[in-house]
Amino acid sequence: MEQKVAIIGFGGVGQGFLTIVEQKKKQLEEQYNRKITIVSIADLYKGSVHHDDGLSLQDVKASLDIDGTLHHYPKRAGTIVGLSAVETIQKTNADVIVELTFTDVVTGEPAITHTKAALQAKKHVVMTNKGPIVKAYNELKQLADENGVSLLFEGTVMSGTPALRMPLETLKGNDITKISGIFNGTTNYMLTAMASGRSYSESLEEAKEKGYAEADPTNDVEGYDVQGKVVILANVLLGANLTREDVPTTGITNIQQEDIRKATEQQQVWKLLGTITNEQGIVKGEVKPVLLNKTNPLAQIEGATNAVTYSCDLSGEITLIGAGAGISETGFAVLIDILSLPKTTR
Ligand SMILES: NC(=O)C1=CN([C@@H]2O[C@H](COP(=O)(O)OP(=O)(O)OC[C@H]3O[C@@H](n4cnc5c(N)ncnc54)[C@H](OP(=O)(O)O)[C@@H]3O)[C@@H](O)[C@H]2O)C=CC1
Ligand SMILES: N[C@@H](CC=O)C(=O)O
Repeated sequence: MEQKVAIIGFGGVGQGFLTIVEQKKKQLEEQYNRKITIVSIADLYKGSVHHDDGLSLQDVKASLDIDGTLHHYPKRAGTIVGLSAVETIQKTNADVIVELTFTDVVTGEPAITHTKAALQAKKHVVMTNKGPIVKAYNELKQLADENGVSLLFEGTVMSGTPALRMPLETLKGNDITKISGIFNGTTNYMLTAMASGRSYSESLEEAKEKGYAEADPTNDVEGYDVQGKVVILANVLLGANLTREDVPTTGITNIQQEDIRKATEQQQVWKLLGTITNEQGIVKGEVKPVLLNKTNPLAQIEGATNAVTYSCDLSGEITLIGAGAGISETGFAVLIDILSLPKTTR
C-alpha cells in the first residue's frame, strides 16, 4: 500500500522524518507492505515543492545543503514550486498531511488552519505539533470522524515514546487515577547539565543545538510545553475537557545554580513534574519544579529522557521511560502514526 505524504513545516523533525523514510524504505516495503511517498514539502522560509509521483529525497537534501532552502530542487516536468501550506494541503494528491510547524499553545495556529483544511479535504493528519491538540482536540477529532479520516499525534507527548498509544491500547479496562512524570526534554536536559556545573544559559544553548527546544524556548523553561502535554494527556486519556488555564504552571526560570548546588549537597535533585489526578471523574492538572531525593526513580531520569507513571486501579503503577525530545525520536513518532493509519485510505 502506498501513502502519499505532504510535510507541512520542514524544520528539524520534518528533515529527520525525511531521512527515516529514505533509510527505512526497503524495510517498510518488505516488512509492512507500506510505501511512503513524499509528494510535497511546504515550509515558510525554505519554500515549497511538489510532484505527483513523489519527490527525490536526494535532491531535497542537495538543495538544503546549498543554502538551507528548497529553492534549488530541480524543476523537472511535473514539479510544482511555490504552493502555500494550505494550497499544498488542498490542491495536491497527498492523502496524508504531516503537520510539523512550530507549536503555539496559545492560539494553536497556523496548525489548526492546516489541520481543518486537511480533514475537510478528507485527508489523514499526523502531527507532532501540540498546539491544535491542546487548543482544539475535541473539535478536530469530531471533524476527523465526520470526514472518515484519522487524526494521529503520538509525538505530541514524549516524542517517539508511546505515552499516548501505550495506555490507549494496552491499559484498556483500567481506571487511571493519576498520571505523573517528566514531560519536557529541554528542561530535564538543562537541570541535568546545571547539576554537573554548566550555567543556565549554556545548558539552554546546548538543548537548542540538539534540536530539543521549541522555536520559542520560553515555552520549555516557563513550563508551558508541559502544561500543554498535561492538557493532552488529561483530555485524550481521561476524557477530560481541560484548557491550559485550568493547569497551574511554574517553570524552571527561578531555579538558580545555588539551588541546584544545595540540592546536590543534600542528595536531592530538581525535576519539573507534570501531574494529573482523576478523582471520580474530577480531573486536575499541575506543573511545577519539585525537589526529589536521589533515590526516587524519577530523580534518575537524566538529560532529554522523560518518564511517565500511570496509576491504574487494576494493573497498579506502570512507568514508561524514553526520549522526551529529539529529531530522529520525533521523526519516529511520525512514522509509527503513518504505519498505524488504516490500511485502506480514503
Ligand atoms: N524537536 C523535538 O524534539 C520535538 C518537536 N515537537 C514538535 O514538532 C514540531 C516541529 O518541531 P521542530 O521541527 O523541532 O521545529 P522547527 O522550529 O525546527 O520547525 C518548524 C518549521 O515550521 C516552519 N513553519 C512555520 N510556520 C509555517 C507555516 N505557516 N507554513 C509552513 N511552514 C511553517 C518553520 O519555517 P521556517 O523556520 O523555515 O520559517 C520551520 O521550518 C513543533 O510543533 C514541535 O513542538 C514535538 C516533540 C519533540
Ligand atoms: N521542546 C520539547 C519538545 C518535545 O515536545 C521538549 O523539550 O520536550
